[in-house]
Amino acid sequence: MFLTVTCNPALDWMMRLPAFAEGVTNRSAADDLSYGGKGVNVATMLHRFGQDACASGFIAGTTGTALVEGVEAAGVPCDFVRLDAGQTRINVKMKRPRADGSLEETEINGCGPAVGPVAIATLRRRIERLGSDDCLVLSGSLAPGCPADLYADLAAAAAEHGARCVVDTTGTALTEALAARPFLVKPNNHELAELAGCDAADEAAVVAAARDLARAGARFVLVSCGAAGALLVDAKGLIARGAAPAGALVNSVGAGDSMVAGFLAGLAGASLPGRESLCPGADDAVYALRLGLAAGSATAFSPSLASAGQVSDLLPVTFVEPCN
Ligand SMILES: O=P(O)(O)OC[C@@]1(O)O[C@H](CO)[C@@H](O)[C@@H]1O
Repeated sequence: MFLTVTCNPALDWMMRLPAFAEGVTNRSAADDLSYGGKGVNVATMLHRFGQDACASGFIAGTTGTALVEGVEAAGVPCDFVRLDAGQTRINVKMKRPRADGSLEETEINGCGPAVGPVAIATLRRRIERLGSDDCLVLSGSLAPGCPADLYADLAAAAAEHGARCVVDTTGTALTEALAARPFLVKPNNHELAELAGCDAADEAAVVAAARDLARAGARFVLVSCGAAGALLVDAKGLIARGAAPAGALVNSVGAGDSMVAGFLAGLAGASLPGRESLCPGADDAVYALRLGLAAGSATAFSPSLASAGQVSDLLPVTFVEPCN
């Protein structure tokens, strides 16, 4: 079973604006609600790939209730810890066409409710129930009140019980979690460049920075590079390079989370149509990268998280080049 933890989940309120100006009332042309936060998105996509996934983390107030109802209505079981005060945040995602026809995306993410030690201890006890068949996915920013080493601590608790752990976060929350030897971390090329002080467009430097994360404890480092695709790196270096299929960006929210879910589902053996003919005898990690790339791109080309069918449709035009 995959247990995803989102410390600060969100109702994602998507607005399409014909135009936007500061300091005046702007009106949207269309709105849509999604149930988000990175781990929630990962659990939703894993469920679409037929995997056993449960969404956990912290919720609060009526927005928290709405989030759980929405996620469960989509068929994803939830096991959130309810906070005594506050409201689960609402993140506003604004999309507006630029003069050249491309899409401008602006996000305003709320700060979210404060999480105290009692709630953290409750979550930790749930993680201590995981076993060697399970995988813990820790995704997204930490909520107010969470210690910077929370992911490191939860990852260590999972490891003590034999569960695999995936960490998708940034900064010190990511580097501290490496001590628990996570199975996978998924920085993007810009986050890696910031950590290493290099240029995000310099593939060799990004691979070296990713290899350093692997040498510091991560089994695999999956580097998402936006429209340029993704790189899969381990302690020896570049394993495979994948090119994202061509398509028009409709929504980048959840694209990275879809990539994580596709990669994990690929390794777990999710067989979308065409696996055998596309990757005869392919190494599992290479197929997983391909499924991850197709999933990330399918979400980027759809108004919200992609369906398994949309991911399947992109697999034949998603190319991965093994590098060792
Ligand atoms: O504020 P965080 O935790 O960094 O990111 C939260 C968020 O932007 O990430 C998801 C997309 O990856 C959205 O569903 C959500 O609103």
